[in-house]
Amino acid sequence: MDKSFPELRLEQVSFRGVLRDVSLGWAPGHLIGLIGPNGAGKSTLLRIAAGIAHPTSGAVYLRDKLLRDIPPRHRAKEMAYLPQHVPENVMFTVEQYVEMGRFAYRTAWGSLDRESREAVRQALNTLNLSRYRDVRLERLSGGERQRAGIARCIAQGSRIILLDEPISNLDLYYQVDILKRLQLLAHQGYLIVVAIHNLELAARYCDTLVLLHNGQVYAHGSPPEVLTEQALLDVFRVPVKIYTDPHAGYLRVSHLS
Ligand SMILES: Nc1ncnc2c1ncn2[C@@H]1O[C@H](COP(=O)(O)OP(=O)(O)OP(=O)(O)O)[C@@H](O)[C@H]1O
Repeated sequence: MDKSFPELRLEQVSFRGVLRDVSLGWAPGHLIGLIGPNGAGKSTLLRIAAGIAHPTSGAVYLRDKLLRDIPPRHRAKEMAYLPQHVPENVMFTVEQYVEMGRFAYRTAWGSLDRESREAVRQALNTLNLSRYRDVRLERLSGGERQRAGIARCIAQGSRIILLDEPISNLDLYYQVDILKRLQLLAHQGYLIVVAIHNLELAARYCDTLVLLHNGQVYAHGSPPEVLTEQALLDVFRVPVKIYTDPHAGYLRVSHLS
C-alpha cells in the first residue's frame, strides 16, 4: 500500500460543540501525537476515530469505508483503542483482560486459537506483566493496570492503535520504553495515535503532532512545525522558550513563568 494514503480520515467532524469541523487524515507508518490542554477534545476525537462515539456531523473513514458501517468484530481486526482509564474494579485476571483484546478471533465455542494465545503471551511479556498473569486487575498499581491496557491493545494485533494518554501513570522508564516501542511498531507499518501531555516526549518520539484547541485543530505537522512558542502561548497560556538541546539534539520546552 502507498504509505501516504490516509488509512484513517476524519472529514469535517463536529461533536456537540466539543469538536468543531475537524478534518485529519493519517497514513500507516506514523506515530501521531495528539496534544492540547485539558478539555481540548483529545479523548473525544479518539473515541470518534475509534467508532465508539459518532460525530454529530461529518464522517470518519477507514480507507474507503465509512467507519460506522463496519461491524464491531471487523473493526476490532482493524483497530484497537485504549481508553484514558483502564477499569479498576473488575474481577478478571491480567491474562483474562488481555485475552479480551482477541475477542474478534474467538472460535464459535468462545475459545482462543493458538495464534491468539501466542499474541497474549507476547504482549504480556513485552509489557513486563508475565508474572502478574494470574493476578486480578484490581490488585495492580495504576501504572501496571495501564500497562495491562496497552498489552490488551497490542495483543489485538490490529494495524491501527489509538491510545488515550497511555503513559500518564507510568514511571520514566516505562514512559520512554512504551513510546520507543510504539515508534518502532509505527515505523514497521502500523498507524498509532496517542493523546499525550508531555510535550518534550511527544516531540521526541512522534512523527506528527496535532495540537487541539477548543475542539479545533490549531496546528498539524512535524513537531518543530507545531511546537512553537507562539502556539504554546496561545493554546496553553504559558510563555515558554523552545530550543534544541545542544547535547541531546532534542526539542526542549522550558516554562518562563
Ligand atoms: N459525550 C459528551 N457530550 C458533551 N460533552 C462532552 C462529552 N464528552 C466530553 N465532553 C466535554 O468535552 C470536552 C472535551 O473533553 P475531552 O475528554 O475530549 O478533553 P481532553 O482534551 O481529552 O481533556 P484531558 O486532557 O483533560 O483528558 C470537555 O469539556 C468535556 O466535558
